[in-house]
Amino acid sequence: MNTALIQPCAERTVLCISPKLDQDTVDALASVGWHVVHAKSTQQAEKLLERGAIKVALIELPKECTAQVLSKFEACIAHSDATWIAQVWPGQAEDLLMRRFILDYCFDFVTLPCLDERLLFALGHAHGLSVLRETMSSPEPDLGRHEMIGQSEPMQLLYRGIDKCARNNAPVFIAGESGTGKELTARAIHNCSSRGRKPYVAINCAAIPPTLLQSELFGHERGAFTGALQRKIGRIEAAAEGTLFLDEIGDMPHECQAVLLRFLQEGTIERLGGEGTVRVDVRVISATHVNLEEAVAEGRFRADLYHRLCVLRLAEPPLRERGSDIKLLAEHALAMYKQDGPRKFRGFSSDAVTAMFNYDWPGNVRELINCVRRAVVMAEGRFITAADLGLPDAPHSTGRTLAEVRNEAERIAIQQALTRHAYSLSGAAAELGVSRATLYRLLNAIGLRSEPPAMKDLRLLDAHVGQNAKTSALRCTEHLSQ
Ligand SMILES: Nc1ncnc2c1ncn2[C@@H]1O[C@H](COP(=O)(O)OP(=O)(O)OP(=O)(O)O)[C@@H](O)[C@H]1O
Repeated sequence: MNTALIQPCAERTVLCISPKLDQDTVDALASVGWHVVHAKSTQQAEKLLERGAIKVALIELPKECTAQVLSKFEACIAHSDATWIAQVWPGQAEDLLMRRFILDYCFDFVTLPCLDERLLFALGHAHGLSVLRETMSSPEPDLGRHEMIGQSEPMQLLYRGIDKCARNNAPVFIAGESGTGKELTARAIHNCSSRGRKPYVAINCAAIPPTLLQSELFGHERGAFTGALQRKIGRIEAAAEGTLFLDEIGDMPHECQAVLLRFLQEGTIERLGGEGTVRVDVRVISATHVNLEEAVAEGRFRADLYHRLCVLRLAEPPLRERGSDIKLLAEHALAMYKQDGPRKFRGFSSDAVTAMFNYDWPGNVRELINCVRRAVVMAEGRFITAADLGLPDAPHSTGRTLAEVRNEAERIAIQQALTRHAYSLSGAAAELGVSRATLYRLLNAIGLRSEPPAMKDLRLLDAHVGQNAKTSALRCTEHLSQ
């Protein structure tokens, strides 16, 4: 069949990869509305698939199908968005390599010769699935803002904070655990501010040796120190009219803190070995993952510098508090790195999603992205599993039935009423709005004692009903047994 004569159309086109296509198959498929496009080789198939209109493809596995042939098919499938159906010869599906290929790359398989309802059903189903997948994967308009992914409430709060900070010129301090996106936030503030077209200069105060940090920030004149062969402009001057992002400010050495404070107060710098001062207009954004208030309290960070830097303050939410953003970010990471993997991934298995939601993510977004990136390389199936991500199994559900919750609430209410009434059955029953007999029956049913606990039990009791229980029990004068 001449592929050039049959143009793929957007609707119900099936690509058949086989050495030879019989006319009966073409006619039968055409009679139920399928356009058939034929490719004799994977190269021809790839060209047809590039046009993008083909949603379903039928691949005939040769009778003598080697691992090399299969890997050519795999490469072809991995670069297409079509849904694939394999046509196998009797007995072929028993072969381990074939089985793996079918399971990993195909939606379904049919055994040759096959021109019956089974094939039509599989094709129809595959087409429906492709359409469904297309609508699901169409780009979502608002996965986040400011080039950040996240729709959760804490992220919305952050976006609003970025907008407000961008409209102002005061120094901003960004607090947050490592890997939460502080650098992205700093960039977003700069980009949205009136300084957006001016330089944005970032410096990681923890990554530069303390002895060099000052000259790195303020620059130096020629001959300022041994090795200073020529004048060097510092990062502050480099950021003139723009924004300077001081990352890991909590690790800035004390002597450098003093010079930075002077710059923030006066708006001027002095290059090392220089004679005069230079006025520089720079907006400062700083961030750190350490607790800066604690550092101030412990004398590791100057309080006056802290107040200069923290005029405006944003808090980066930890990933574990971002709810379903975890899945959005994982999908974003998969989209970024899926080309690195040997196969075309369909997404995350449900156990992977559960494990992601149950994990604490101490390294936050950075850890999540790295985790997905590693899984893309190591995964062996078409879905990334919790094991591929290297995440611990989700803990078994600790959910309780409604009856259990109700019983527990009842037990606590009765225990508290008893202690409030110094173990007077009449008093507790009156407070709870039940008869004395009913309360007695309830006590038996839930296994509560009808007398004050012994001293040794008081500590246990505290855990349930608080300190009141202890004092009331000690004051007890009227026993239930009376
Ligand atoms: N909301 C987000 N959407 C997409 N990518 C994100 C998001 N938050 C963070 N990232 C990515 O996570 C990684 C870490 O982000 P970033 O360097 O901004 O974190 P950080 O808080 O500054 O970390 P550190 O405290 O270690 O310097 C980067 O690759 C960044 O692109």
